[in-house]
Formats: sequence, structure tokens, C-alpha cells
Amino acid sequence: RHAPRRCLSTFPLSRHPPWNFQTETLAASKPHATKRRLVPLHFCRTFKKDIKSTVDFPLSPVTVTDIKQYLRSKDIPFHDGYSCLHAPSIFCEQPPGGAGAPARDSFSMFIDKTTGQFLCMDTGVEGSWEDLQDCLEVMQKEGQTSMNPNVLLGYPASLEEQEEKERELREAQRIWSSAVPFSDLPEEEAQLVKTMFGIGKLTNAALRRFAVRFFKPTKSLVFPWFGGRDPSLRGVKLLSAATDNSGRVVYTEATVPRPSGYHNLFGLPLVGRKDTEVVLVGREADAMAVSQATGLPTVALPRGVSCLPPALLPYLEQFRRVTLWLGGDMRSWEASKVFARKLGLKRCSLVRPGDHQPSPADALAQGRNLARIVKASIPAAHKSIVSFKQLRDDVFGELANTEQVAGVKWTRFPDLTKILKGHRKGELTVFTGPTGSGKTTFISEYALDLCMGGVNTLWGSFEINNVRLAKIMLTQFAMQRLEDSLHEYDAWADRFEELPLYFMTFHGQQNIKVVLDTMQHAVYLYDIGHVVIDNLQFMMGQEHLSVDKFAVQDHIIGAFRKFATHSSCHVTLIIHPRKEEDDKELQTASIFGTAKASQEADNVLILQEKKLVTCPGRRSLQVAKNRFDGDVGIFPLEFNKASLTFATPLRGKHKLRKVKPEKSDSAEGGQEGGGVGVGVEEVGKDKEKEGKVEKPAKAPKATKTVRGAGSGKSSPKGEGMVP
Ligand SMILES: Nc1ncnc2c1ncn2[C@@H]1O[C@H](COP(=O)(O)OP(=O)(O)OP(=O)(O)O)[C@@H](O)[C@H]1O
Repeated sequence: RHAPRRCLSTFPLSRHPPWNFQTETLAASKPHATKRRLVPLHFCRTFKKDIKSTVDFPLSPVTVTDIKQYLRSKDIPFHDGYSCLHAPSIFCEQPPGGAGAPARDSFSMFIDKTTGQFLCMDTGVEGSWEDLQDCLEVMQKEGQTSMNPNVLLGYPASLEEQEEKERELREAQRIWSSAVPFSDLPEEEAQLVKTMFGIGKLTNAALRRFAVRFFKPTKSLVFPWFGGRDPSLRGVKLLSAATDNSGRVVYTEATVPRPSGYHNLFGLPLVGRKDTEVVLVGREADAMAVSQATGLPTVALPRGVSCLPPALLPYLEQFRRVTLWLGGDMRSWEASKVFARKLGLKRCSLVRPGDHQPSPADALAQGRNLARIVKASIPAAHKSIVSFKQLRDDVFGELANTEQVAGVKWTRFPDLTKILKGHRKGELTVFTGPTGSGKTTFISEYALDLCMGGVNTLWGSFEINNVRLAKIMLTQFAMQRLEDSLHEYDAWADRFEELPLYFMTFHGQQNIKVVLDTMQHAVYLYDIGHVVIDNLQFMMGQEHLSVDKFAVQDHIIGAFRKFATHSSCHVTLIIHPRKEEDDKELQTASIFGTAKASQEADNVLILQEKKLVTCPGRRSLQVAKNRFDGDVGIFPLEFNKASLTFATPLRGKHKLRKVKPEKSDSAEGGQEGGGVGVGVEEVGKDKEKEGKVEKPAKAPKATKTVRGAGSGKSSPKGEGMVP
């Protein structure tokens, strides 16, 4: 079912393995400095994703009620777990003559309540809900009591995929057998390696228990992946450290098989079948630190805080209590709240990052009491009414981590970062601009930038097809006209493929419910953090247009708002403007429809197109509303036709002269908070020469922000879990 990968290189013993997918540079650590520490993986940019990059909502989406009804109709006993239903495996022969119902702990088949995907723990057979139904139908027809696991073990289906899977397994085994068990390293060398990876406080016994090895050719730590109940090796992760020219330590991570097929919960073999409590951490060193310090069963996620693939949920079903301690920064905190929803809020408790609660490995290095930190974790579920006492730590966390709270920064648009501060989960951004002004092109780069920064992104492009959109994005990614350098296509495409980027397969008019269901599905599967909808008009449905188009639009905007809040996902919604006079700048009130769009939005962005003779075609990006801290402003953009990218013109070339708060809006219904947005007068050099505008005393900045023009209202909060 997965597309075959064209060029996965064999494991090279070179210094720059092509399979690196997480890289981070640490400032100023010298090779022998004792201060060197392992880069928490959540600091790393995460590029890899499941190879399947289009999101198709199942034609007949399944609900947990459907699954239960179906199982009952087939006389399959089951019980309700946290994220899965548990049933006796149909792939194992049930003991003969077994009277009565099978014991609950022999229920080894787990069916995901959201997707119907199943996994048999005993045989390792997995498949879709449709596969399971097929098997049950065949069993019933043939009068069988169990199914031969080989029926589905041929999966993945194609020969090419099968061969690739086997080749990757051989590769993993080759690395594993040529790596040295940590306990076999001479003490001096073992110490040196530990220092190199910042795990000096981990005992050799802990490393041995987790079966960590050292691969000398690339100076990498090797973390094994053993199957759940099947003890054979299924893959490896290599963590390498190297010093770059400037003396900084660069850590890289690689997995065999590739990350889309790497579903290792590191530490799983050490978990007992009867264990009911587990600590879930973001990286291998953290798992060893918690285990060593507390003796608690601990497992690490394969891709850190970037995602919790549903394929792992069955392995976590046995635990009545899950403590999530994913790292020491706000991103880990946000991720722990999102993952807790998937795992079931009631059984989860979260370790809140803070000065005294860094990542587990850092806590161990600092000599902190890890058991106490785990014990002090807070329940993920909370009541709908809270007092300040319950909120005070959250408020403190926000005040103490202003940078991280502000969200992911744009690297290509520093001016946007200056105004909006960052891209935050759970917000709704409305984006508008004149017809054909480059809205899609701009938002494509805006989203690409975030995606390259590790934001799992889902595109809903209803206007232009995915091939054209991907072509624009790839050109922006490569920052050059690829038509002229087709020989570089594969190299760029290979890198582009690594981005956590997904596309909905819709085109043209769509029903809002189907779109929202698909978004929900993608959030569950891929932990999507940003959805781009281009554009709202494609959800309005022709038939409604004559009825009350504004009411329909308001309903849709409300639905996206709700989705953003409840899914902790940022939604960027492109909306066409109302027809404006050609020589006028757009305003918040120019957004098509009623004032609902700007009221519901946390951010309003407008791509302004200059139509005056002095500077025809020039674009500026205006932040007309910013709920986060009220800063609004505008900065010029220069378009590069070859690379389809936008950049801020060199300082001084374009000058922003005046930004004044907009007078009260005149959109139907008016605007909230009064002065949302700014009126802008932008003057080019020609005008300046003509002496029509006074020169400012100081050199003008390219970006100008105005404080206090936002509404200052807080974003609606999700209910039912820690804020
Ligand atoms: N700043 C710019 N200057 C000149 N051309 C541009 C600029 N930005 C985009 N373009 C080009 O203009 C064309 C239309 O761009 P795009 O589809 O992004 O506009 P749009 O605003 O999304 O259009 P629509 O209003 O139809 O949705 C594309 O060919 C694109 O390459």
C-alpha cells in the first residue's frame, strides 16, 4: 500500500550518511568539554514522515459504535480499552474445549477505536478495518474458528515493497551485529562515549539493560528495536555526534528502517505483561534516565515529540496510568497535551516543564529527584471550572517561556515573526488579498517555512490541484527554477519528500463536514499542527449561494474556529475579498462576508497589492489583527518570479512611512475591539523626491508595528484537559 521508495541508499559507512533526518547544532561545546550535553530530540527539526502524503478520508468512515456492532454481529467478545477495543485474536487457534468466554488477558487483538486498524500482538499481523472484516467474513463462510496469519502477513503487497522491507531488515541486522555491546567497551572508552553523548550519569548497567550498543565506524550509539512479544530485532536507531568546523557539536539521528516504518517504543521489552504504569518520554536517553532513577517501566517515542503514531497505541493499552514527560520545553508540553487525548485523558498525567523539571536526562545530570518529579505530575483531565490556584503554574509557565509560548518562528519572513511573534497551535488565521495577487503563492511559502521548522502540515487546496501546488512548493523549497535544472530534480524531491507535509485529495466544491472529518482524521494519524484551506469559497456550495451566503460562510468559519481550538491545530483560511475599488488598499472589513471572519480569527493577514503608478505590482503583507499581543503592522514583499518566493526588499529601498490605526470598520456587523488593523500609506522613493512627504527623523524601518490595536481578547480555550 505504500508507494515504493525510489532511492534508499544502502547503509554506508561514510561520515555523512544520507539517511540522517534529525540534526541539531549545539553552540560552542568543545569535543572534550564536560558541559556537552545531548541535544533533546524535541529541539531537532523533524523532517521525516509517513511516506503516504495524501490524506484520503475513508469512503465509509468507521465509528466505534459501528465496530462494536459488527463484532457483536459476529459473536466476537471484546472489551473497551483506552484507545482500542480488545478482542481475542482470530489469528491464533483458541485452546480446544475451552468452555465459556476466553480470559480477558488473552484478548490480544487490538482494534483502534478511531480508525478500525487492528494489530494482533501474538502474531504481529496488522491491517485495516476492511481487512479484518474480510477475514471475519471468510472465517464465517468457511466455518473456521481462526484465520491463518499468513493471509495478511504477505503485506506489504507488492514484491518491490516486500524486498525493500527485507533489505532494510538485513541492513539493521548488519549494523546491530557489527556494533559493540556497551558492556564490552573498555571502561575508559565507555566513559568517553558517555561524555560525548552527554549521558555521563547513566550507569553501564542501565545501558546494558536497554541493550544499547556502540557502532565504531560512525561513532554512533545504537538503540535497538525489538518486537513487542516477539524478541527478534526489527530495526535500529543510530545517534551520532560530530564536531563541525566551528567547534559546535552536531547530533544526527537515523533509523533503519526509515522513519515511516520505524515504530519502536524504545524500552518495550523491559515492560512486564502485568505492569500497569508507564512513563512515556521523548528520547532514548530520557527513558534510561527515568528507568535508572525510578525503576518505573519507561518507554521512549520513536520520533520524539513530533508524533505519536496510532500504530503504537496498542502497546500502551495495558497501562492504567501513563505519565508523559516528553522534555523540558513548551513544545514538549504542548505535545504531551495532544498525545494525552489520543491515549485517553483520564489515565494520563503530565510533567510540566520548568526550571526544576527539565527533560529526564537533564534532570538526572543535574542530580534532581526524578521519582519526585514523576509523582508530582498533574492529571491531564481537568474540570470545566477551575480556580486561579489550578492555573497559576500555567500562567507562570507562559510568563517564564515567552519565546516558546510565542510559537514557531518563520525563518523566511523575519518581519512576520517580529509582528506576530510566531505560529501558535489552536489559532485561526484568516488571509485575504486581491484576486490573482499571489495569495496561494505566498501562503504556500509561508506554510512551507513552518513545515521545514517541524510543523506537521496538511493542505486543503480546492482551487489548484495538488500537483501544481506541490510544484510551487518544491520550487520555493529549492529556491530556483527547476525547469532549468531538471538534473537536480531528484535530489530536491528526495529532500522535499522528507517534510511532514500532507495533502487532502479534494478539488473543487466540497462539503464542509467531509473536509472537517478528513482534517480530524489527519490530526489523529499524523499529529497535524497546521491546516491550510485554499479557499473558503469552495465550501460554500453552489446551492446555498442564492439562500443566505453570509450565514453559510459564518457557519463554516465557526466550524473551523471550533476545529482549531478543539484539535490544538492552527488553521489558515484563505478568503476572497469583497470587490474593492482598484486604487484602494484592502481593510479587515474588505473580507468577503460579515464581520464573523475577523471576529473569530486570531490573526488577520492581508496581501496588499499596490496599484498606484508609482510602484505598480508591489506587494506588502499586512497583519491587521493579532490576538496574541495586539501588535499589527505591515512590511513590503518582493517577489522572485524564478523561485516563486517572497522576500523583504533590502532595507531603505522601500520605505514605510505611516501606519495609523484604522477607523471603525464598516463591514456588516462592524468589528470587534474597535481599531482592528491599520491604515497604511506607503510611499516610494519617487514620491519622496517630489518632497510630498516629510522625511522621518530616524532611518525608517522596513517593518512597522503598532501596539494595542488587537482586541486583546484571549483565544477560546479547549475544555476537558489542562489548559
Ligand atoms: N508578487 C507577485 N508579483 C507578480 N506575480 C505574482 C506575485 N505573486 C504571485 N504571482 C503570480 O501570479 C499568479 C497568480 O498567483 P496566485 O494563484 O498565488 O494568486 P491568488 O491570489 O491565489 O489567485 P486567486 O485570487 O485566483 O485565488 C501566479 O502565476 C503567480 O506565480
